[in-house]
Amino acid sequence: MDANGEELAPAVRSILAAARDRAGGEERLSVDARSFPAAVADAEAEGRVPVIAEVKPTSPTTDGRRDDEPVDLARAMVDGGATAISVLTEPDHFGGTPESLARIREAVDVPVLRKDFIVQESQLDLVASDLILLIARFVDDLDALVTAAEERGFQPLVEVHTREELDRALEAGADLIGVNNRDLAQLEVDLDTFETIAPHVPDDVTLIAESGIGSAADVRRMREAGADALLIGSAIMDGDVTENVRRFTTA
Ligand SMILES: O=P(O)(O)OC[C@@H](O)[C@@H](O)c1c[nH]c2ccccc12
Repeated sequence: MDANGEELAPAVRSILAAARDRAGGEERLSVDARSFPAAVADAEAEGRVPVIAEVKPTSPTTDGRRDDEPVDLARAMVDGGATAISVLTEPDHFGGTPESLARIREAVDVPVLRKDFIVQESQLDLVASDLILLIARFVDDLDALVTAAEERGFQPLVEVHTREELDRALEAGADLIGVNNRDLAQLEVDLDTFETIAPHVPDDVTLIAESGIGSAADVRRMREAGADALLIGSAIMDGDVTENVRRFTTA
């Protein structure tokens, strides 16, 4: 059981057990982050839908894995108009590495999000990124981690799935919030999740719809429900990455 009192999917329990044992960085980082809200505003000004495209070699809900050079994938995503790049750094279940994130961040000039299961402060120091994901469900002291991330210069993106988690994110002072349409207990996706939670998010928060977006119609649906940006992984990783991103940025 987790803090929500709900049984987690076996894959997620295994991810969390691995995350608790994973070492952090040796030294406290100080990052000079590329602004995500500014990147979103630029995309809007140029008539592109703001999309965070995710480099996700595999996942517990994906068949097979994609072993393309991560830097090539990220460049191809930027060519398709991606506003930011998300990079999985979780090694055991998503095929990610901190090194690929570091190389991608060197190679592109858009903001880069580190996607991992951070459960303690020292894990923030593993690799520099512009944005860093904090999953409300898995973090006990969210205020402390949000503050620790901001002190290092990161823009924390706090991920929520319920109203209660949204309230915790707001109390922790998050100004970038992602609503994950995938339930981490069952790993099922339901786009209603975003539609249910979005009306309760204050306007000054940059709001991101995460997971399960597979078509231009899904993009329009999430935008109508109030998404400032979309985080899309599987539907971009499957096939021609540039074409896939373009399909979403022009939706
Ligand atoms: O592949 P999708 O359904 O487009 O989803 C992307 C992203 O939202 C998903 O990878 C994700 C959202 N939150 C996470 C937390 C950890 C790992 C992965 C995730």
